[in-house]
Formats: sequence, structure tokens, C-alpha cells
Amino acid sequence: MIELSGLTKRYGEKVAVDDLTFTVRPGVVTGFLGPNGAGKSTTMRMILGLDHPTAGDVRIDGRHYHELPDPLTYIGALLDAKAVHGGRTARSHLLWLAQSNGIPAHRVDTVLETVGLTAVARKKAKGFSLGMSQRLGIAAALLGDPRILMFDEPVNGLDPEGIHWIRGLMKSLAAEGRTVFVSSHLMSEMALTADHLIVIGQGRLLADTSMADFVADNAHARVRVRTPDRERLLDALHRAGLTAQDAGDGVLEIEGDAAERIGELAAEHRIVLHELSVRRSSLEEAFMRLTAGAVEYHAHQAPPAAPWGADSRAAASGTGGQAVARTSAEG
Ligand SMILES: Nc1ncnc2c1ncn2[C@@H]1O[C@H](COP(=O)(O)OP(=O)(O)OP(=O)(O)O)[C@@H](O)[C@H]1O
Repeated sequence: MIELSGLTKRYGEKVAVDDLTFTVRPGVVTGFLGPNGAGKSTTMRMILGLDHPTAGDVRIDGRHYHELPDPLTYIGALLDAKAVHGGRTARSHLLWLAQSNGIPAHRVDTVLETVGLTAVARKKAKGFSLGMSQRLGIAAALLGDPRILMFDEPVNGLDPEGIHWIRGLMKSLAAEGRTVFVSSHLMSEMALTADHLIVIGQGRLLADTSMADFVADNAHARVRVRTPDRERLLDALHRAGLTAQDAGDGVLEIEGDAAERIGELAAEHRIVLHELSVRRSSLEEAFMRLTAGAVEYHAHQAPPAAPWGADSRAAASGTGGQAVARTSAEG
């Protein structure tokens, strides 16, 4: 368990992390979501004692990081995949970590196997691709067989096979009862892996909710209907207590997930339908609305105005989240 209480970090005038209070629990994957610059990495660095809080407190199973004996056996983390001495082989990097943390050497081969790096174990890290470096970083996090794991943007730079593998790994670690805390700036990624969501923007807590509740609250459904017999359908809908809105191009839209009812009404009144479909707002759009006031660098174009996309999970796996990425204004 990771417990944050009023955690705050200021860099001069800049408040990178602003009074964060939340708990990351075992047995589930907790997604740590926020636009670029929201303060995710700074929060994770404070959890690991790499940055000192300006105010507040963070504890790992009730203790500060520096109070943990052999910390890698309590919490393993992937923060920066390239933070490895390039002249070391994958194996010697892990052996050095194991020795300095009282971890038996046989764990090195076990974790190399787990992350699929056995074949390149004796190759120098400087020749590794970003994907291989990510896997080496994950091997280091797993080395001490810790109950708590923390990954900062672990799918960055991975190919589809690597992304699929890491999603499975996170879920299986949580299923073993471990605490899994993973950051991302993409709702689409979290929608596929996280059971619980912590959303931050400009260092502040915006949401602390289960994924199921987030979906229920944000993935509203709306039925689209097209018919050549518009007046009769409107009349039938009205008598059934359903309110339709004109969506242009001959399309009527009805709030809620009432497609079956509308199809049955149409059949009952022998009304021909040319279209009957359900639209759900995408989770990516819900995330963008939630963080709209807290994005550090906006793209020049406005975010999509229409709140209704395709099926929520399917749409969430698209690329919509890119719209909150930093622009050239970042420089
Ligand atoms: N050492 C530092 N000195 C000054 N400002 C910093 C420092 N580290 C981070 N910041 C600022 O604090 C804010 C939060 O940064 P942080 O890297 O924690 O965000 P993030 O959510 O991890 O973003 P990203 O997804 O882009 O990595 C940013 O505005 C960043 O510029």
C-alpha cells in the first residue's frame, strides 16, 4: 500500500505537486493519469525518496522509503528506462542491484526470463533499443520480488507485442495481490489495464475512482435513428415517453440505451427504420473534459466538440488522447 497525505512539491514559483492525498491499494492495477506535466513523475520520485516533498508525507506500507530495509524487496519501480550504465551488461546491471539489496543472485536469471531478455543477458545495455531498456527496467523492478510495483509510462516506446505483454504482466502482478501503480497520459491505455484511476492535473487531484464508476459516469449512451416515416416515429416515441432530438441529416437522437425499445416500437407501428445504432461518449473525451482546465500546453486546434463517439472502450483505444500532448509551445 502507498499512502500520500497532503504531498506537495514546489520548484520556486512552480507548484509541481499540489496537496495530493490518496491511497494506492493492493490487488488492483491503479492507473495514475494526467496530461503531460501534471506532476506524475514528480509524485513517483517523492514516493521513492528521490525528491523531497515541500510539504506532506508519503508512506510505503506505513514507512518512509528511507526507513525500508533492502527497499527493492518492498517496492520495485521503473522510472527512467535509460537510467542504466551503458557499459554494463543486462546481467551485470541486475547482479549489482541484487548484491546491493541483499537479493539472492538466482533472482537475476528468473527476472531476465520473465521479461524475455535471457538471450541478450550478456549484451551491453548501451546497444539496447528503448523496448529492451524498458524490459530491463522492469526486470530491475521485479528483482526483489516486491509487494509493490510502480511503473512510469511503461508502454512508451514499446511495439504492439511489448505493449500487450506489459498489460498482461501488470494484471497478473495485481492478481497475485501486489500493489501496482502505473502512470500514463493516455486514457486509452488505462481503460485497458487499470481497475482504479487516480487523475491529476497541474499537480492537483481531479479524480480518485474505480474504472467501473468512471465508465458508468462518463460513457453515456445515445440512440441514433433514421426513418423515412419521421412524424409517425416521433409520435410513437412521444407516446412511449421518449424524447427525441433532431441531429440533422434526417437523424433523430434519443438519450439512453433504448435501442431495443425503439426497435420494438417501430415494429409495432410498422415504421421502416434505415438506421438504429447506439453511440457512447468515449472515455478519452471524458478525460479531456476532466483535465481541460489543467493542461499545461494546449494544442492550437480546439478539442473535438461533439461528445458522442463510438463504443466507449473501442473509442478509448484510439488515438484521441494525443490531443492533450504538448505542442511546439513546449520549447
Ligand atoms: N527539477 C525540476 N525543476 C523545475 N521544474 C520541474 C522539475 N521537475 C519537474 N518540474 C515541473 O513540474 C511539473 C510536473 O512535472 P512532471 O515531470 O512530474 O510531470 P508528468 O506528469 O510526469 O509529465 P510527463 O507526462 O510530461 O512526464 C512540470 O511543469 C515540470 O516542468
